[in-house]
Amino acid sequence: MSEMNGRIMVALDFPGAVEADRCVGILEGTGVYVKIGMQLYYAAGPDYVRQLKEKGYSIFLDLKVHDIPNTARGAMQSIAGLGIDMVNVHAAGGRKMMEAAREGLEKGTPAGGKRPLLIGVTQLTSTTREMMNDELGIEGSVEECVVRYARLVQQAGLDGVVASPKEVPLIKEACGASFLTVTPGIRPKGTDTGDQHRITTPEEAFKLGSDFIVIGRAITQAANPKQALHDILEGVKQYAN
Ligand SMILES: O=C(O)c1cc(=O)[nH]c(=O)n1[C@@H]1O[C@H](COP(=O)(O)O)[C@@H](O)[C@H]1O
Repeated sequence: MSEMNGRIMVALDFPGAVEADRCVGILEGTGVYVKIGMQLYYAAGPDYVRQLKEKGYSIFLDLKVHDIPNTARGAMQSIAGLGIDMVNVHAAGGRKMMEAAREGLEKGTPAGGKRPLLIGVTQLTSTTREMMNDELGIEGSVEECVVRYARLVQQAGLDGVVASPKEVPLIKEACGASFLTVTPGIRPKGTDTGDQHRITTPEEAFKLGSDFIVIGRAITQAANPKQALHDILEGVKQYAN
């Protein structure tokens, strides 16, 4: 098994545990990370997270916390008790919120345990410059905003960011090589773009320096998910360190 398997995060965006389990069965033994997002978590809850942990999976709990500092701190304290490996907050919540989230995560981590990685979401990969400028009133390019947020995330003491692979070189230049980049918006050649905008192929993402890539529908909705994962792994194995 290549080191690359552990750098692929499969997004389990399913309506419940039964549907998710069908996919998890296919992933067994591959060594990939799994991502539990809002759809599955709100349906199947913390019990399902614990079940996957018991099966040995590394878990990215993608709940994109964004609230006042006190609430973010409390949320992270609860999340730390689930024993997950990575969790995220929205960088737009600001420095104080991110610092509080990190404190909550540290406080909730059982004695002797390892604090989960804490990652800040910059601009969602479904966001375009037009949306940012005209709807959200944020001026400048998406790249400028992503780098600004990445610096803020780093100043708050977090471990890395979620962004498009396209922005990874700029993030690494601003924050250093060891600052983690987790990149969704992955579309293997010939797959539907759907609601994503700032996309690359899996190969391009690793070539640009992504530490982890997040892939959902290109695997989970494929006619043959096992084959889709296999093809992606074959394509990226050249990027193993
Ligand atoms: O934080 C995330 O994981 C995330 C951030 C972002 O900017 N864009 C993004 O697509 N995601 C998640 O990554 C996954 C992408 O799924 P697909 O578009 O199906 O590959 C979904 O579960 C999204 O919730």
